[in-house]
Amino acid sequence: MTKKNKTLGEFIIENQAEFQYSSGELSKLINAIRLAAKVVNHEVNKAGLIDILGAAGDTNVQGESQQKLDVLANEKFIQALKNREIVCGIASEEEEDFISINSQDHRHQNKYVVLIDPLDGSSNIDVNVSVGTIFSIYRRVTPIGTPVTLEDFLQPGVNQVAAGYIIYGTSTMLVYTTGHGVNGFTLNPAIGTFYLSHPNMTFPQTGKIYSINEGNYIHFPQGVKDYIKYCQMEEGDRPYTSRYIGSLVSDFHRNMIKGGIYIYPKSSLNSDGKLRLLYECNPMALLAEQAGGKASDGYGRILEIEPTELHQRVPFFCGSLKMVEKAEEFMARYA
Ligand SMILES: O=P(O)(O)OC[C@H]1O[C@](O)(COP(=O)(O)O)[C@@H](O)[C@@H]1O
Repeated sequence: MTKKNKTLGEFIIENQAEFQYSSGELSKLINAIRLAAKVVNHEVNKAGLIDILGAAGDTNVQGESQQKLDVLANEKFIQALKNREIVCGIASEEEEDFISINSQDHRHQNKYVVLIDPLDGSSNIDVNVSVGTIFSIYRRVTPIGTPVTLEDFLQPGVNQVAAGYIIYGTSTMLVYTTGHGVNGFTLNPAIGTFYLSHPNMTFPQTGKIYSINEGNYIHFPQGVKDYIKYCQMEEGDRPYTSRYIGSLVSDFHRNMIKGGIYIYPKSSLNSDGKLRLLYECNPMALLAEQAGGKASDGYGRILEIEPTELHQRVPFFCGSLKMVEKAEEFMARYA
């Protein structure tokens, strides 16, 4: 059993052997993310006091109005990852194209690509509701010594070497996996250190919480409508409770601790749903599976989807195993 309260740094060193590639590389990657997380956390915490709330005035590749904190978080994570001599490319929700990074010796020796959603739950920034950062890490597939290409980013989720999120909530936590279970670390803001507070996080097999934006109900596929009705029926351990924060990271985190399901389906408004496969669904799907939960597009495993575009969207059903299986049963009726 992993002992609580060791620092993130100690945990990384103790678990290096688990990382399938050379030891120091994982530390450098997670340390870069840890550093950026602390900087962004600092800005998020004082957001109401400085001119960092509201729109930045531009729109991103998704056609969404960029919030000032979106832009700041994007800059801080890119900066932290760029200067570590380990990342050869970064893709971000806030960047149209991927960013290529050469090693200092100009011989393209860096081995990893990182995909990030710098600030998830943007609609909640100005109203002081918890938001997050999501990251996904792959080993490049094109030869070392050559510039990174789109192919290095368009890998199926099963190839992820690490994935995680930072939640800027009542406390700030970093939760991640390298394919050996899921561990959560809480930031002690007084000394700026992350401590292991949630070892071996697991999804309860089932739960009593469903998270979906029911405001879009009339636009949902019949399978989703039927599943929502199923959750609301007075029968057995139901009705379930509806909880929807509107920040994927926060809804996922709560459901992983208490048991629940998060659904962002396709609809007549969004034919592929809203969430982005590469830097929202794949990392959360790896965490879910590593924590004994499940993640699908309503029919098949998210992690086996072959990506075709950097910002492609997919329907997302994620959470406690038995709840996702039940939702898939309803979807299968109309497949
Ligand atoms: O407001 P909606 O349509 O319910 O969407 C909310 C969902 O979109 C997200 O905010 C993702 O979009 P952003 O990364 O742009 O914030 C999720 O965190 C959240 O679950």
